[in-house]
Amino acid sequence: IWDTAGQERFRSVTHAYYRDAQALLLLYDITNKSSFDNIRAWLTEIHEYAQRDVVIMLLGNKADVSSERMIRSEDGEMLAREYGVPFMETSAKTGMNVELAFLAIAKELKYRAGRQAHERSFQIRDYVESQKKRPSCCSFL
Ligand SMILES: Nc1nc2c(ncn2[C@@H]2O[C@H](COP(=O)(O)OP(=O)(O)OP(=O)(O)O)[C@@H](O)[C@H]2O)c(=O)[nH]1
Repeated sequence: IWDTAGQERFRSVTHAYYRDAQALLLLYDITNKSSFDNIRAWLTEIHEYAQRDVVIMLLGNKADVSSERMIRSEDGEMLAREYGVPFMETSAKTGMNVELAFLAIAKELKYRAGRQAHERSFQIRDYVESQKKRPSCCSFL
């Protein structure tokens, strides 16, 4: 697992990190609009440099900081739908959906590696939708 630098000025270096990656987690910060706006640029770039069949997941992180939220969950969902990628909000602080993000990707890659003709297909987006937790607006963490 590589954690690449998100800033624009490192962009030329990051290609080398994800060029051969099997999966990419794209994170934005729900309290920072520019991080959300940057996701489109990342998706365009990934399209150009990453493996054609790379598994992509969009994550809206810092879901625990509801008081400073700038990006609605629905906006993340809409962007994810537009690009056909699974989406959920996460919190590195509370751990919400963190394990699920990695588990869903692992399941997708495992499914692809061992796919048999008769096997029922695994749909990562359906799996994520059925398993993900949604941040509650008013609970104290
Ligand atoms: N409350 C809260 N803070 C977080 C969360 N995730 C990260 N942070 C904080 O946000 C700040 C930035 O986190 P980083 O992990 O350095 O962010 P990054 O995007 O990897 O930054 P670069 O390495 O510069 O690309 C740190 O102070 C973290 O403690 C989260 O889910 N909730």
